[in-house]
Amino acid sequence: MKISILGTGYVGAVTGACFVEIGNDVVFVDIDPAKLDMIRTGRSPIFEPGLDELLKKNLDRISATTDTGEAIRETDATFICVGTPSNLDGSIDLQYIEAASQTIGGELREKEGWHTVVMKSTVVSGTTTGIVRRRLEEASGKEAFRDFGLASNPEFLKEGSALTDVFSPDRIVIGAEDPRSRKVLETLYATFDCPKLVTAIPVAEMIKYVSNAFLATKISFANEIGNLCKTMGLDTAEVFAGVGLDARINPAFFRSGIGFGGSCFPKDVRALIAQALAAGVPPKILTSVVAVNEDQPLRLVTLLKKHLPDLKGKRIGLLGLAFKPDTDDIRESRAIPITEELLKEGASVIAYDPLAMESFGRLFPGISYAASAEDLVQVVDAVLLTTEWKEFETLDYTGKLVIDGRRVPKAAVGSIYEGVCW
Ligand SMILES: NC(=O)c1ccc[n+]([C@@H]2O[C@H](COP(=O)([O-])OP(=O)(O)OC[C@H]3O[C@@H](n4cnc5c(N)ncnc54)[C@H](O)[C@@H]3O)[C@@H](O)[C@H]2O)c1
Ligand SMILES: O=c1ccn([C@@H]2O[C@H](COP(=O)(O)OP(=O)(O)O[C@H]3O[C@H](CO)[C@@H](O)[C@H](O)[C@H]3O)[C@@H](O)[C@H]2O)c(=O)[nH]1
Repeated sequence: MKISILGTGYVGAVTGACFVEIGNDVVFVDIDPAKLDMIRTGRSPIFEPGLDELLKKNLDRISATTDTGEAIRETDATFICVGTPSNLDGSIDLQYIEAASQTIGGELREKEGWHTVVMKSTVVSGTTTGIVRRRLEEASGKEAFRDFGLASNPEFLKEGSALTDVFSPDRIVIGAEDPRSRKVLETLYATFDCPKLVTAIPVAEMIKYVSNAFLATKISFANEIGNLCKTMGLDTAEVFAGVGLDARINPAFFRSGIGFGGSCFPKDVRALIAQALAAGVPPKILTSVVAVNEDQPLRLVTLLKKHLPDLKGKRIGLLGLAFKPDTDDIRESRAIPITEELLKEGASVIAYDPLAMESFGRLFPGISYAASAEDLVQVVDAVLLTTEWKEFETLDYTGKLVIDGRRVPKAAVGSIYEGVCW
């Protein structure tokens, strides 16, 4: 199959590379020519383990262009993978989705023959059959499901393990309402050995939000219980190991700490809350999930102040800036509110991350950045562990005050050590 990918960011780059690997031809499209230049030379525009190798290996079946028209003409299906950030009130900002739909629609006007448009971006339920369908039909003068295909195929990959997640998914969700679009997606995923759920398009969209909201809820729940366990001197991880053995519960996503960051959970939970509020169903659980998540990183600073009551002029080291290990992504990283709080307290912040210092430096140009984790540990008065990078497990923390937000137990050896909720 010939596939175009509109939006060559985290999801677009990974999805496109995986579609090529399973035998398709892929045209990557983006409004940012720099990302496409990288793709053309087999380099990923984002850091994701294994992605460069996959792109290089299949370069003969990859092309890249800023011209959406060319991409639509040359392919059978277009996957929309543009960003869906938050508006100030937390609701979903559909500006990129609308612009992309408008452009695709304009190009469909000229195209003869069937073309399927697939929504891979995370959009609130009703978006694809609502505003996206309207924009496509207005701009093309054609009718969805009759003259062109329209479907939803939400993505469940995690950054840092994206390739494994895409090649070995727990399930594939296909939101399809016309037989031809359904056939396109079923053919594309024919070789995948996992449950494939075919639903109405708004159901597929909702499955994505509810999955993320539930996982975020597990984390905030673990953090709330973790905060209590800490006051009782109990090891939270041990408690959740026992809880997770119940097959109805399962052990995943119970790691307590400084909360969830990243480009998805925070914005998707906010968007679902906004949708629920707009529908007149105020969501009490989800509102608490966000509230717990906002408090959790600040608990790290509170704990630090238990040992160092006055942070003015103190050199505080931040180990980990990415929102999780194995990514360079700092979107909604918990290191951001922690840095802001430390600066408010007058601390002198020194940070280190193996991959994310450049982007963090654009956000916080005024703090210092260490050349290595070892250098940082040597010069600071206290270390805050904010991302559980593997290399932080083997550092020598002897004699240091260490406040751990991500449970790096080896940091407890030879130091004054406190875990945020253990
Ligand atoms: N990052 C993840 O782990 C992940 C996982 C699953 C789902 N999602 C969802 O996938 C979507 C994309 O997320 P992302 O993290 O890849 O975003 P991103 O910001 O990394 O990438 C989006 C890309 O789209 C490009 N773009 C914007 N408008 C365009 C247009 N009109 N035409 C062509 N390109 C355009 C941007 O330049 C950018 O390169 C979001 O809805 C997100 O919620 C993300
Ligand atoms: O037990 C846990 C698990 C995760 N986290 C934090 O939660 C955030 C998100 O982690 P993770 O889910 O591993 O990464 P993402 O790449 O954000 O992936 C989530 O968001 C994607 C975008 O929607 C979805 O596709 C994935 O299924 C979903 O896991 C990170 O800050 C983690 O540190 C915890 O605090 N405790």
